[in-house]
Amino acid sequence: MTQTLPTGLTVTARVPASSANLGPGFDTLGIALGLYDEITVTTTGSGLKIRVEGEGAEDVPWGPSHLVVRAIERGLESAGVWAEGLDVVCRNAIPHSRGLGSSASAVVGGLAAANGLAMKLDPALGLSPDQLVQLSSEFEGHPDNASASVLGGAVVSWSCEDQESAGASTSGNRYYAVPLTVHPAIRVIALIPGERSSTAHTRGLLPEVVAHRDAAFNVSRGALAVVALTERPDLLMPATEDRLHQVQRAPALPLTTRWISLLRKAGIAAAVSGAGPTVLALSTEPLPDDLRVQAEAEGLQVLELDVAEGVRIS
Ligand SMILES: Nc1ncnc2c1ncn2[C@@H]1O[C@H](COP(=O)(O)OP(=O)(O)OP(=O)(O)O)[C@@H](O)[C@H]1O
Ligand SMILES: N[C@@H](CCO)C(=O)O
Repeated sequence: MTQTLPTGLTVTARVPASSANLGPGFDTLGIALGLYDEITVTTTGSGLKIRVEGEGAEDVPWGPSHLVVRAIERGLESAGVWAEGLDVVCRNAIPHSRGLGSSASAVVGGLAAANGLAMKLDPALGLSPDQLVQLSSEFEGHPDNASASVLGGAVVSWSCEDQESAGASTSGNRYYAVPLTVHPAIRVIALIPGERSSTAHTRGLLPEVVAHRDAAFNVSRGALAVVALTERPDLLMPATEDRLHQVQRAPALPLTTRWISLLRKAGIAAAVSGAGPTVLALSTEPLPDDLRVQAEAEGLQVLELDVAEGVRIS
């Protein structure tokens, strides 16, 4: 039976950005980044009021089709609760359509906020992190981003289409993720272009079929990436090589591709962040000043970011 939430309950979800793929781990590896959106939700007597500040304030819809609102509604429904009205305030710092997982963060934040409201009514209604990984991944479609924003740190995510072998009771994909503890010496630097790039567009550039040797190349680099991220940062250069998506997306991402090549020539492990256009650099050293100055002169915003914890509710 659906329970109605009382009016006047408030929660805030603080949800990190994420970078997917990390080079070879297409649709698999992700890392949570210390750049946050904050979503505050209050239950009211009727209607929907939404306010957006910061990133996307000019262009996301301020109504029921807003991604965060849809995620809140999904989260309330999953918890078996309902609110007569909602007041939603989004304070966004994660740039949209830059390969920093903004859409996954919006979904994870909305689901976590709904979960927080349900737990205020009855702590037993709370969803586990694994359930949040499932709900956010099936809603948004990118488990590499979504599970990083749920669990924090770096993650290995995977999905299973065969419900019977997964032992699942519901239809559709089952999503799973495990967190990795990132080696403390690893620094994460994002070089963020001003232009947007749509994930749907750059996914459309990927071929249906890849050569066996390229698949084998990525299997080795993807496995190595887990070792490099957790124990052997000295292996980050080979561990971030890829043949499955970056070269195919390069025509749509010329600035990104040039910067990855420039950084790698300087010995810095760099890859396309998610579907681009942000460049993700992983290093044990700070970005050299000359490269930072050149990047900024070319219109890239350079951010050194912490590896973040997963979404938090207060
Ligand atoms: N905080 C938000 N609130 C509402 N809508 C959002 C929010 N963040 C993202 N979106 C929606 O998602 C779109 C961006 O999704 P897209 O998948 O193209 O990029 P991304 O998630 O930023 O990057 P990537 O998936 O490559 O890491 C935005 O144009 C907007 O419609
Ligand atoms: N793995 C996805 C991430 C999108 O954020 C892609 O590269 O398309």
